[in-house]
Amino acid sequence: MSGIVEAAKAHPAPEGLVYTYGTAGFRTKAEVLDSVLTRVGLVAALRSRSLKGKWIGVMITASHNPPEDNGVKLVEPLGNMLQEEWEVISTKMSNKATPEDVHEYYKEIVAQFKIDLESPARVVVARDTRASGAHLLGCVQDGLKAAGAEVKDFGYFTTPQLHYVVRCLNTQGTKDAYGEPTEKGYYEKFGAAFKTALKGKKPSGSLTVDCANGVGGPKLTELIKHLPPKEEALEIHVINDNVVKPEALNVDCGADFVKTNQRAPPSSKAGPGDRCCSLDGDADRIVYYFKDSSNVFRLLDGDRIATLVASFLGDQVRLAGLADSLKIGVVQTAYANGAATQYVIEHLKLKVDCTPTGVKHLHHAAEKLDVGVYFEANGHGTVIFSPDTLDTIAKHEPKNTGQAEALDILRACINLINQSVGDALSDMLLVEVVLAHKNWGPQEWLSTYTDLPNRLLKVIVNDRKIFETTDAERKLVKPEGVQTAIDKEVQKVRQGRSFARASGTEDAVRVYAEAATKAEAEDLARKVAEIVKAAGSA
Ligand SMILES: CC(=O)N[C@H]1[C@@H](OP(=O)(O)O)O[C@H](CO)[C@@H](O)[C@@H]1O
Ligand SMILES: [Mg+2]
Repeated sequence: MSGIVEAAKAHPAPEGLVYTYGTAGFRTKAEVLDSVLTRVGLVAALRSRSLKGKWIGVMITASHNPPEDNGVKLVEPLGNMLQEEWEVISTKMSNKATPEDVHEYYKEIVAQFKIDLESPARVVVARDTRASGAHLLGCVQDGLKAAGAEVKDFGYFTTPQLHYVVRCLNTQGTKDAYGEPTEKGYYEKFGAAFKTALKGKKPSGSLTVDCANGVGGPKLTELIKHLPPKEEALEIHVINDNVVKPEALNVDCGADFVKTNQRAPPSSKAGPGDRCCSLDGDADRIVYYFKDSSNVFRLLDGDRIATLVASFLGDQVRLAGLADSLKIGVVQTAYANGAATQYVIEHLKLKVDCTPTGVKHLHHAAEKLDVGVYFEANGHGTVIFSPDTLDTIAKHEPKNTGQAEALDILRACINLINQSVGDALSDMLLVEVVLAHKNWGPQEWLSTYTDLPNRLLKVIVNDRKIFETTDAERKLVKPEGVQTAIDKEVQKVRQGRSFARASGTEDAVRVYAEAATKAEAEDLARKVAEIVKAAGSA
């Protein structure tokens, strides 16, 4: 075990920095991450041993952050996000001051979980295309080697590809086998499911995909080789796929740029009515958009994907004769547009749950449903089917050809949807399947409901931790009196809704407001931001 002291010595922690395993792992400037990566290697090995040698994933990425940042997240055996207890352990380990402290804490974890150090530790690693990735991979490897872990390095991967192979490795040879644990296996599985789910239908027009100059570019190019030829199915134009210039990552492109700025990347040449989508830097998030006939930019975000998919799956479940046995639900966060929530409840007649921000919360809520469709407004999300639902769909005997067809489509959709985690490439194929079946272009999709005008603001305060929330982050319990002041402002505008919460990834309080008109939404957001600012500087 002295190797552990040596590894920690080789990558000392910078003085005065405090690291936190946040909503999406550790994420900050790449130059201060060496020590964190080595320690994450140690923790990953222990997590695997605590689960009797199940494969654990380590993904080196900072998603939509600027090129000079990087980060790391751990993945559980079925491809889920790391358990909260281990997030706390990872945070503690990363903040140990000396190599000896690291070693001591390592032994503490071993004792706490009664870990057998002779048992195998198995870890899968992968990274996005950031320039700092290779060096940081070396730091993780040093930690893994010191802990005696068996390592599979998949090189460049999208985040969802890593989740996929972790799940495949841990389910191989069981009744829950998820697929071949290789990159090729990923393309083959999703490519074949796409073809089956389309059932000969062809999406109208072409699709332009902005890959944020990240790892999604080369991976989409590979995936296309496994899709039916464009003459028969989907014609895809790949843009912003330059990974040779890592400094271009997420710059003026990508899902975050599009969602935040509410406009297409300047590099996009798409004309009115052309369907476009943007991935983020690690391809676990996607938004659609197009220019309407008046050349106005129109966003089709995560809420739109959720409503589109929920409506389609609802139809197929009904057509297959399964409406009485399966209930579909939609999981959103407070950032979902009020019009989307209303559409799901009143038009689709489906149940809506609201959870705190962060994919893990949505995923957990969706796991409680037969079919759980979950998306954050910014485009993170997927659909999950419970084990009982999978069983019901597998065993169902169709009574006529209509039922048989719907059942085929449902089964293909189950294979097309990456159930381990939200996956931009898999979500994209799913959206294309739904649009093809509905024979819809982006305008028809947009016409399902009208978004309430809204505004998202960031407020910098002295200490954002004083802002404590309840009711899935929709109400502040502290500082006292702030919620009452917000409520007062909300009542002054038509269809008003507003909330404030501390961000889990940035040092700021986010304020969201929506109302019947753009002016009212903007005004409400500004007023609530003032209330927050005043309370935060007291
Ligand atoms: C309003 C918003 O978009 N918040 C984002 C952002 O979380 P915050 O806790 O709001 O900083 O980053 C998370 C991780 O990527 C993502 O899950 C979430 O949706
Ligand atoms: Mg991402």
